[in-house]
Amino acid sequence: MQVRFHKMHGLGNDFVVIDARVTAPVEMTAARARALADRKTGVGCDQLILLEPSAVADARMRIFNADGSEVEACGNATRCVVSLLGGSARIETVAGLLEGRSAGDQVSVELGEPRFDWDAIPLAYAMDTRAMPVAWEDLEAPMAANVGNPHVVFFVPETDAVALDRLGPQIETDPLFPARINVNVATVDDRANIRLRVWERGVGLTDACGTGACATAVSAIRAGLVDSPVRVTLPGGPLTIDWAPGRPIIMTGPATHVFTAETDLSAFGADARG
Ligand SMILES: N[C@H](CCC[C@H](N)C(=O)O)C(=O)O
Repeated sequence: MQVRFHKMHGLGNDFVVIDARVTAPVEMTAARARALADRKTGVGCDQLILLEPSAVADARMRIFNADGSEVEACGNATRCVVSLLGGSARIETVAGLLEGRSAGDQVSVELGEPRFDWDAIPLAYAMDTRAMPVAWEDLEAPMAANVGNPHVVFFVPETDAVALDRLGPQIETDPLFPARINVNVATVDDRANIRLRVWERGVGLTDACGTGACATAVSAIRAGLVDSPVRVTLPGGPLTIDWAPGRPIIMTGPATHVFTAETDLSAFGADARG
């Protein structure tokens, strides 16, 4: 089955976007998503994004990590889809209805309200998500937030000094996190600036993570470490996050379209029908 796809990215966090709203339904399995995301034998991306018709929004957005896991939210991809849909769109996701609009070369997306209760992250047992009594080597006392997807956030003196390639996978798959977890390691430079590196659930180290920037910013605001809006600078560049308790998160940043191409989907993983 020939399908058209768009290669896009948000600060280097890259996506293959298949718009199946006007084509025949596209069967997406974990195996097919993994095959498409593979940077050696597939098209190559951090997440595979599938757009489907929606009864309540301009599109329903499904998100598949490079390991094939389907997940609830993806901030950078949401900005890319808003841009792809003409710069103003309502998008239905597992995590809820998201609104986005472009302004110049930036796209702002409203991501709903964060949740902080241990069982909303989720964690395997009750604990205070403002200073969790856990540690992995010298990464200790993290915070946690669910911004549609689950995040743990470590604030450290120097994020670039952390062996995140080694500690990320250990934390991601720790039994404390029944749904696994995105791992954020952040340094607060001043009340308006945070630097952040992310080990993403189901992907690994990425150039940027929109939901990671949101989870980190709301955790820092909640702890009184920064003001709002705050600039979160990732290896791929900066995002601006605006939030206050009782309000939805607003994330603003770029969305880049690289190219559009076609591929034969039957070359990637078997249909669920085998
Ligand atoms: N790896 C994340 C999904 C993508 C998040 C990131 N790409 C973003 O921009 O939010 C998860 O499993 O929840």
